[in-house]
Formats: sequence, structure tokens, C-alpha cells
Amino acid sequence: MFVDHAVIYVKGGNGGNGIVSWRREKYVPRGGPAGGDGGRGGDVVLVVDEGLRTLVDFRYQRHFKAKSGEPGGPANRHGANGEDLVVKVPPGTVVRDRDTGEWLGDLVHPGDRLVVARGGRGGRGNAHFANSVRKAPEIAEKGEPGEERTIELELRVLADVGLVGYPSVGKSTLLRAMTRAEPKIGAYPFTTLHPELGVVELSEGRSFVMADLPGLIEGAHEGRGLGHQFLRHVERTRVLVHVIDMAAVDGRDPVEDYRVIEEELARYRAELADRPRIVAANKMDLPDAEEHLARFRAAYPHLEVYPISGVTHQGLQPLAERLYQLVDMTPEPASREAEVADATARKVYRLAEEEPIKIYREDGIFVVEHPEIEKLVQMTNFDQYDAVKRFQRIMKSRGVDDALRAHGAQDGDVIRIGDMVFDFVD
Ligand SMILES: Nc1nc2c(ncn2[C@@H]2O[C@H](COP(=O)(O)OP(=O)(O)OP(=O)(O)O)[C@@H](O)[C@H]2O)c(=O)[nH]1
Ligand SMILES: [Mg+2]
Repeated sequence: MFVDHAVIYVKGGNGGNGIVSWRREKYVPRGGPAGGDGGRGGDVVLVVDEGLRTLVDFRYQRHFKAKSGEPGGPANRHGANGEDLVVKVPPGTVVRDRDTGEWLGDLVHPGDRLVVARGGRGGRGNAHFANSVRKAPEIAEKGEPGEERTIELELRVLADVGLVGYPSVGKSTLLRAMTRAEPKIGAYPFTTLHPELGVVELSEGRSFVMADLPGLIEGAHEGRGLGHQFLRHVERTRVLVHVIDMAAVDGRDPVEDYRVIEEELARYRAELADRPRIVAANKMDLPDAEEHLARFRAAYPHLEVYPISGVTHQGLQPLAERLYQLVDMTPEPASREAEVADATARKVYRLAEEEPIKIYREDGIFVVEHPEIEKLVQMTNFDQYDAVKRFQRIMKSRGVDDALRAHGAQDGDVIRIGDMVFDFVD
């Protein structure tokens, strides 16, 4: 089965810990600090792979963790960096943060890359903390934890031409007749549950990609039938072919069918109304089709109509030639650029915000919340005397002490930051 939507968890590798170590020299009991830095954790990177067509693999594997960095070594040896984890996705994958809804990127062309979880930086070894006053620092940072998040992948089919229309009008049959694709065909509504792609090949190496889409019904724009799941695939096709059952096999009226489906498309996205489209008047091999066609032409004299049959293959060559012409002269839909601009604007807005330090009381304990301060706690080794001193200094200079006092914290009160609990000593 084709899956065009997936939710996965990604985590960058943790940075390696920095270490405390001393230079060893002959006849010197304790040389200078020489603890090396930890290595960087690997990133989780999405990369477009041309050979992939679906997101089906993500149903079986949903967790992706990159390798952690190695700890630093003695004699200032830097720990090895963790390897990046490369995750392959099909062309046309859109990536969002599941929890914030933030747009992270669009992976369109083969080779496109997107880092979705950064590895943490390595902790610094004690060599970094020496200065003229503190010559023998007993202090090394722990590695920074890798970024983690849950992301949503959505595949948008990149087809040049999309076949739209009611169920059972013959879209899948037409795709099979014009390409080597083998879509499922049946005589009941919603046979096609997912888009199928095929390449239409013309003479002189000319070709374009055509997508067979699930049938539309009235109310699709508000989620009826396959609703939005289907409609979002239409957004990126340059040209639409509206397929009509001219033999009215299901007892509907071709003139009415056209109007209803066009209305659904326009209600979903107003821009779709301007997308180049032609009408494929299908099932012309059946009785009554000629009669309906004459009525249809009279009702919509401005439309470009191609009488065809997906079964006898009549009229398919002129239809293919005309579609190629239209694809060739129509630029890629602008929806993508608009989305990019939108996301950029949102990001800038976020950066401008300064994150305030949040303090509140929970069961008599003071809880401090702030991403950077929580990270500092995670990276501090509280077994080291100098590391504790440094931590205290930073808490003071960042104004955490004052803020706690302002909230009523006194000597002996308990403070929690992330997973760590401290005593407040004034
Ligand atoms: N006589 C005749 N029958 C056709 C023609 N095209 C399709 N059919 C028949 O119409 C029925 C539906 O065809 P499909 O190709 O599955 O229709 P569809 O538009 O893909 O339907 P959904 O996937 O449900 O939206 C099948 O029984 C086909 O054999 C045609 O040109 N002539
Ligand atoms: Mg179909």
C-alpha cells in the first residue's frame, strides 16, 4: 500500500564528555590541565533518494538516532565525532515539526538535504578552563544532548499532469492506456486510494509525468471522501485533466459533474481555478456518449474538449501531444515559494523573542524553567568542585538567584532545574 504521510522521532547524537586530565612530565607530580574535548554528536539528515516513491518504509522504522560523540582523551586528545545518520526520503517530501507545526523544509530534488536533529556539541575538557588565576581546574563539561523532535513527513506527488474527476469516470484506465503504470481498476467508487504515477512518452524523447488521483465527490473540500488527503496532491500539478464519463454510466449528468468537481477544486484552493486544464470526454466507445458530448459542448463552449476512450485508445495521441505542449509552457505552481516565504517570516519572528526565565512553586519546591539553563545543568558535572563553582557563578550572573529570591526562596529551600534538585543557600 502507498503511504503518503508518516510521523517519526529523530534524535541527534549526544556530544561526548570533556575530561579532566593532567599532563604527565618526568619528575613533575602534577602537570598542567590536558583533558581533551568530547566529539560532536552526529546529525540526523534527510536526503532525497530518486529511487523512492513512497513513505512506506517509515511504517516499520519510526525511530532514528544518530551516533554520540566519543569522550575526550588525555593529552588534549579530541574525542571522535559521532557519525551522521542519513535517512532517505522520496522527492516531494514536506517536513514539519509535529508539535509546533513549524515548517522545516521541502525536499524536492534528488540530493536535497535537510538536518532535522542536530547533534550536541562535545563538552570541553579541563584544558579549556585554565587561566592565570586557576591553573589546575578540576572542571570539564559534559557533552551537550542531541536535539530531539517528532517530525511529520508528507509526500506531495510531483506530477506534471493530474487526472481529476468523479469516481469511476475512467482515470485509472486512462493512466494505464497512456503509460506503463499499472493502477488498480474497478467498477466501484474509490477504487484508487492513493495517487499513482506514470510517465507518458512521446516521440523524440519528450515525456511528462501523469498522476491518477482518487475520485472526488461533492464536499471533498471539507474533507468528505478522501478530501484533503487527495486534494493536496493536486496542488503541485501544472496541468489538470478533468475526466468526464460522457456515457453517464453511473446515471449522473456529465454537465453537472463538471460543475460540481470544478467547484470543489476552487473551494479547496482558489488558485486551482486558474490552473490550465482540459477536458477528457471519456467512454466515447459507449452508446449515448455522442449525444451527451454535443450537450456538454453547448453548455461549455469555452472549454477545450478531447473525445477519447481509455478502452479502445481512440483520441489518446492528440490528447498526449496537447498535454505536453501545456506542461512545457506552464511554470511550476507557486504554492511552494509562498510556503517558503511564510516559514521564513515565522522564523525571524521567533528569533526576535527573548525567552524569559520561568519560576513557579510545585509541592513546596521552586522549579526553574529555561532551555539554556536546563542545558547548562545537563552539561555540568557536579562531582567536580570547580564545575560547581562555575555553575554558581553563571546562575548569579544570569539573574536566576535574584529571581528566586524575588519569588520568596530562602535558605534551605529546594530548587529543581530539569532533573536536578539543589538546595538554595543564600
Ligand atoms: N466502455 C468504457 N469503459 C471504461 C472506459 N474507461 C474506463 N472504463 C470502465 O469504467 C470503470 C471505472 O474505471 P476506472 O479507471 O477504475 O475509474 P477511476 O476514475 O479510476 O475510478 P476511481 O479510482 O474510483 O476514482 C471500469 O470498469 C473501467 O473498465 C472507457 O473509455 N470505455
Ligand atoms: Mg482510479
